[in-house]
Amino acid sequence: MDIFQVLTRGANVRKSGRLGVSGDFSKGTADRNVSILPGSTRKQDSDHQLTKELDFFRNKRTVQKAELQKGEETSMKSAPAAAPAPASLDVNSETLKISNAEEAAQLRKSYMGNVSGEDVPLPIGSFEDLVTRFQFDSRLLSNLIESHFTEPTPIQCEGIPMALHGRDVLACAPTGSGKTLAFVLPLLQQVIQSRKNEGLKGLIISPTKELASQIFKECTKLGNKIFLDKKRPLSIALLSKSLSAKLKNKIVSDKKYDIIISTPLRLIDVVKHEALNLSSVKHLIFDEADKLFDQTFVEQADSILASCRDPQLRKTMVSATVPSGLEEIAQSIMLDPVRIIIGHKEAANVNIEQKLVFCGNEEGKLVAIRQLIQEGEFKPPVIIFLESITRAKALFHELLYDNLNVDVIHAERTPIQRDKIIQRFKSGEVWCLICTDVLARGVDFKGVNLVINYDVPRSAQAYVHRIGRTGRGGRDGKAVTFYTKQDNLAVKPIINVMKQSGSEVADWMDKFSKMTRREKEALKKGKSSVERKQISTVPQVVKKKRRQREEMVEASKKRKEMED
Ligand SMILES: Nc1ncnc2c1ncn2[C@@H]1O[C@H](COP(=O)(O)OP(=O)(O)OP(=O)(O)O)[C@@H](O)[C@H]1O
Repeated sequence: MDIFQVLTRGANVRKSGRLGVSGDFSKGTADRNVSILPGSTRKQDSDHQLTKELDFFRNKRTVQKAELQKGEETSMKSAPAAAPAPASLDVNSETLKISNAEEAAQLRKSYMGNVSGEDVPLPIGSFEDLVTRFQFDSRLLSNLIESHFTEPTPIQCEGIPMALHGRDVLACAPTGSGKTLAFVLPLLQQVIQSRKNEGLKGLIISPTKELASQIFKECTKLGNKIFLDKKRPLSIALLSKSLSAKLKNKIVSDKKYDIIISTPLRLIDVVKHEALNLSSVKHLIFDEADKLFDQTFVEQADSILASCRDPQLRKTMVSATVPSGLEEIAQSIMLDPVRIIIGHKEAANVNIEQKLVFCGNEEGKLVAIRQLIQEGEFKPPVIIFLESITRAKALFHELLYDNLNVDVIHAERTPIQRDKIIQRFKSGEVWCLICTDVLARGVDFKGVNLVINYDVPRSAQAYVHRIGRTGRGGRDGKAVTFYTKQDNLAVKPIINVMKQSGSEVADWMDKFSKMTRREKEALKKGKSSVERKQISTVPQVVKKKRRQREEMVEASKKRKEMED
C-alpha cells in the first residue's frame, strides 16, 4: 500500500465531504441520523465566525487555507494581524507541511489552538508528517488508514508530536474532537519503537469501565497485527475483573502486557496484591483527567502516580474541561509540560444546538418530554441524563408506559447488562437510553441526535460532558436541558456555557437565574442539590405490580448470566 497516497487522499475527501472527514460515520447508528429541528438557537450571526473556527472536523482545512490566502483578514477580529503566508507553505497542497514557527502559528490560529510551554515542538499538518518526521511504524500507519482516519484533528495535530517528543502534556479540546487518537497513537508508536520486552510500558486510566473498554477497542484496532519482534505481538489489555483475578492468581504474568487500560480502583487493587508492577511504566495517561483528580478519585490517582516509579515517566492529562485546580496539579506533578488548549477551555462543542426549557415543576418535565415526542423533536437515538439511579429507573418506567423503545443504564446494573444495553443502543435496537452520569464522559456513540438533561447537571463541566455525547466527530447534535423553579442556582453555570458557545438564552431565563451572593457561595460549597419530587403519573397499585414484574425479570436475567 502506498501510504503517502492514501494519507493524501483524506484531504481530498475533506474538500467535498459534508463532515470533512472520511471517517466511518455512515455506518451503524449513523444510518439513522436525521436532521435536527429547524429554528436553531445556536448560530447567531455575530457568533458565526467563532463557530466556524471551532467546527474542527468540517472547516479546519477550509478555514486554514482561506486565512493563509487572505492574510487572515477574516479570522478572529481581536487577534493581531498575521503575516502573509510564508513562501515555504504551499497552501494549494492538499497535505499541509508545517516546517517553522510562523507556519505553526498560522495553523494554530486557524483552529484557535493555544499551545504553551518551553521549547514547544511544531504541530503536524497531516498524518504524512508521521512518516517524514517521526518514522512511524508502517503497520501502525496501515491500521490508521484502515480505521479511516486520514487527516488529523487539531488536538491530534498538537498532541501527537508533543508526545512523540517525550513531553508531558496537559490537553484540553472539545468533546468528540478526537482526543483518544491524540494520545493512543503516539503511545503505540513509542511502545513499538522501544521494542524491548521489559514489562508494562503504557498505562491508560479512565474513570469508568465503559470508557476504559472503548479506549481498549480503539487501541487494539490500531495495534492490530503488530509484532514487537518476530514472535511477540504487541500486547494490549483491558484490566477486567477476570484479568485481575488471573494476575492475582499468577495464572498470567504481568510481564506479558505492553499497555494496560484500567479504571483506578481495579488497578490499585491488583497493584496492592503485588500482581502488577508499575515500575517499568514509561507512559502514564489520565483520560478525563479533571474527573480523575477530583475529590472522588484524587487519592487513587495519587496512589497510581506513586506506583509508577520510572524517573523518565511521561505523563499526559486529557479532558474537554480543565479547571484551574487541574492546571495546578499538572504543574506540580509534570516536568516541563506542554499545555494545549483547543478552542475555549471548558466550552461546549459548537456542533451542538443547546436549549433550556423551563418546566415549572417536576410534573412539568414529564409533560415537556411528551411534548418533545409529539412535536417530533424526539429523534432517536436519544440519551436522557438524570441525577440518581432511583430517578433514572422511575423515568424508565414512565417511558416504557408510553411504549417507547427505551433502556436504562446505571451503576446498579451488572457490567454484562451495561455492555449489552450499549450494544443494543449502538445497533439501533434501543432508541432511547436513560442513564446517570455513568455515561456522561468519553463514551462515543456516533449518531446520537439528542441529549436531554432531565435533571440539571450540577456543574458546567458535567453539562459540557453530558451534552458532548451528541455532536461528535463533526456531526450536528441537539441538547435540551429541563429545569424547574428549584434549579435557579444550578442553571446559572449552564447559561454561561451556552452563551460562551453562541447559544441564545432568553432574557427572562437569564434574569430568572441571576444569583444572590449567598446563592453563589452555596454553589461554590456544592450545596446546590435540591430535593426533587418523585417522577410519576402512574397510580401506586400499578407501580407496585410493575416493580414486582421488573424484579422478576431482573432476577431471571441474573440467573441466566450466572448459568452462562
Ligand atoms: N482524525 C480523525 N478523522 C476522523 N474521525 C476521527 C478522527 N479522530 C477521531 N475521530 C472520531 O471522532 C469521534 C470522537 O473521538 P473521541 O471519542 O476521541 O473524542 P474525544 O475528544 O475523546 O471526546 P470526549 O471528550 O467526549 O471523550 C470518534 O468516533 C473517532 O473515531
